[in-house]
Amino acid sequence: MEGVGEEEMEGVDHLAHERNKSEFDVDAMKIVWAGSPHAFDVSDRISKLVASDPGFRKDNRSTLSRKELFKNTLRKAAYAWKTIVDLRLSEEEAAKLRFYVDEPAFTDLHWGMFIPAIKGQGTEEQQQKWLPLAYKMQIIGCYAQTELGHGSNVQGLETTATFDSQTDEFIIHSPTLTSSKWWPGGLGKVATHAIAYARLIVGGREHGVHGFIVQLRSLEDHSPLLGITVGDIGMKFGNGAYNTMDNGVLQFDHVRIPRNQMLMRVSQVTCEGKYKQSDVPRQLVYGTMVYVRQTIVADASCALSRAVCIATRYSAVRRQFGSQNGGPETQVIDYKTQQSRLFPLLASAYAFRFIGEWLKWLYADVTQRLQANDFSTLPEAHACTAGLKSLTTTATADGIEECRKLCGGHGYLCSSGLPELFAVYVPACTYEGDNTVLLLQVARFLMKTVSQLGSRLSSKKPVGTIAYMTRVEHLMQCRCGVQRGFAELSADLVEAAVAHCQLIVVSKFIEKLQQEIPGKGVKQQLEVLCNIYALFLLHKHQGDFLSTGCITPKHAALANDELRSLYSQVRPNAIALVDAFNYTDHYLGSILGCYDGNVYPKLYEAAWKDPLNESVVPDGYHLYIRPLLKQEIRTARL
Ligand SMILES: CCCCCCCC/C=C\CCCCCCCCCCCCCCCC(=O)SCCNC(=O)CCNC(=O)[C@H](O)C(C)(C)COP(=O)(O)OP(=O)(O)OC[C@H]1O[C@@H](n2cnc3c(N)ncnc32)[C@H](O)[C@@H]1OP(=O)(O)O
Ligand SMILES: Cc1cc2nc3c(=O)[nH]c(=O)nc-3n(C[C@H](O)[C@H](O)[C@H](O)COP(=O)(O)OP(=O)(O)OC[C@H]3O[C@@H](n4cnc5c(N)ncnc54)[C@H](O)[C@@H]3O)c2cc1C
Repeated sequence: MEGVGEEEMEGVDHLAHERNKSEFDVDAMKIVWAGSPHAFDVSDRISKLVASDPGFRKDNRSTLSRKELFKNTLRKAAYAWKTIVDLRLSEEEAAKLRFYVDEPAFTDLHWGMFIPAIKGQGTEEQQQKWLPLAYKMQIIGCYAQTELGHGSNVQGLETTATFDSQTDEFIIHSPTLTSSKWWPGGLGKVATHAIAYARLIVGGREHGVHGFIVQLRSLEDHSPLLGITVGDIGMKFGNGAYNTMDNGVLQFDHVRIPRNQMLMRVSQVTCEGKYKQSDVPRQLVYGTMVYVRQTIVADASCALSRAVCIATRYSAVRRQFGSQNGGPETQVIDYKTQQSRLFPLLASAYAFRFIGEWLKWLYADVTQRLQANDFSTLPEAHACTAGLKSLTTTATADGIEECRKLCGGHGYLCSSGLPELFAVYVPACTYEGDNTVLLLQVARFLMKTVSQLGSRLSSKKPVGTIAYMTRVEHLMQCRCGVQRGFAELSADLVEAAVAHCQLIVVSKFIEKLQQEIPGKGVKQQLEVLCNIYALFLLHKHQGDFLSTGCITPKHAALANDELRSLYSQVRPNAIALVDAFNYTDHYLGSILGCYDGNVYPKLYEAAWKDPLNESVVPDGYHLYIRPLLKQEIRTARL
């Protein structure tokens, strides 16, 4: 490395003056962010453990070939598992370890979908048989629902599971090219088993889509079993990024499985070939998706806060224009335009944190009710998880890209951490339900509620997140006709669904502030952020608010003034508010976002480490550059 003094590299906190400005107790805010003192302790401990272990190094991902990258992920997963077993980590600690290792892998689908699907849709007997194997990772599972021809329309899946009463087996078959399973994570190269979704056919009659446990690969030599064709679907968006995952393709050629490998909590097939439905609603077959959507909402605040942390720290380091009498230029964080782009994202990170907490509570509540055969809150839980998954992932993906732009040119470098973060994050807008398709589900739920308002046939009053509907008088006039015109109005209904979800986010943020929040100045900072979140929405959608007469132009102008004043209140606390996320430099994976703000020497040093700089004269000089310079290009063999 050339030209950088040692003293510039080590030990100086370039953001110390920013940290000294803060007006609140950062340690107390760290606990609010983590959720509790216990959660903070676990998160802090495990993040340091991962950061200090060279086995979890991740700074070379963007330069590895796909094969090297994938093998490295296999190594890390095995190493993570060994760490979990050797240190006897609890489930909570293991989940944190996965989080800080920060690399999508087949293990996500095994723990995040395969196991939950067996738990949610399997009978007691099935759980007893399969879960111990899965918990010890003696089998590795994936979730094989999506096909080449259908993902969103689950009822349109084509794979068949035909019951053969002679042998007491199901025959799983892919009748067409479009019925090939396509996308499941972990399927391509690793999973030994899948929960495969297929149309159930018993005695020539179809009974819709059900889940089946199907073994794919030998537990001895990993070769595909008879009738199974399986492989990886190929490179995905971005270098590194989600390419650590083996998303797969799978075809079944009349694969036979025992009858007891159909997940039978919701409905059963007897050995005589009788199809029986339990009392539980058929939608429970979709239960795993509700669970995962809830975890995706919790994860959105992590991804957004990470990007915001990078952009905020760098905005305090970066200076452009405004030098007076040869003094330093202005920190870009002091520009009102920078603040008006950055601080609403900071507020969103906190808002999503609290909505994630609330959704976790809602999910636990609905799970408890389901166990007691109370299915009354299932539609609301579906609407909330679907809608909030859509809202938070869209805002987070857009927010990460905005943070990249907030970092100017350097944000485009892989060493900023932002390109990879974006590439890993953006499929969250598609997987586990395309965001528009999910909003249409919320719209359907809202319209159903509207159509029941005031109906003499329905004694049900809207409660929970839709309780406000009884107070919105003009909804009563919309009652008729909306159901009839749903498809025609769907673009507007999707906007209504987003507004409904935003209302939930804002109200839950306000509810959070009604709780006791210890720590000097902590509550005040959260109040500022909550107001920014709400007023920014009002500002962004002021056309809708004005045209519906909800606010006057004077209100709109006041909101704008207030926003400017709130940005000024955040400014001295901005660095401390992102410090409260308590992210290690390892986890952030960003030179621009490093804790000490010592950005330039680190950028300079990293550039020299790029593989392209291993030689001064590049490979290919003699073949392609020299002939060009010497005007020999016409005779050269290219
Ligand atoms: C290297 C490091 C290693 C470290 C290792 C460490 C070791 C690890 C240790 C511990 C780690 C722990 C890690 C855990 C990590 C977890 C992370 C998890 C990450 C997962 C990543 C995600 C990957 C993505 C996976 C997928 O994408 S799976 C496929 C998802 N597919 C979809 O979402 C499809 C979307 N479509 C649908 O959901 C539906 O089909 C539809 C669109 C809703 C259906 O519409 P349609 O109108 O056709 O509906 P019908 O079928 O007719 O149903 C109608 C009625 O049902 C209601 N409904 C619909 N859905 C639901 C539902 N889900 N719940 C309840 N009700 C539902 C609907 O509203 C209708 O009701 P009605 O009253 O109007 O009739
Ligand atoms: C990285 C990644 C990982 C994945 N992992 C898994 C996995 O582990 N297991 C698994 O089973 N699947 C997995 N999937 C598949 C994923 O769940 C689907 O891709 C997703 O549900 C979207 O479905 P689709 O691809 O069919 O999109 P489509 O439905 O084809 O969407 C295409 C477009 O059509 C629009 N559209 C569709 N239907 C409607 C409608 N009714 N009204 C209006 N617009 C509509 C959508 O909004 C979108 O703009 C994964 C996908 C990705 C990208």
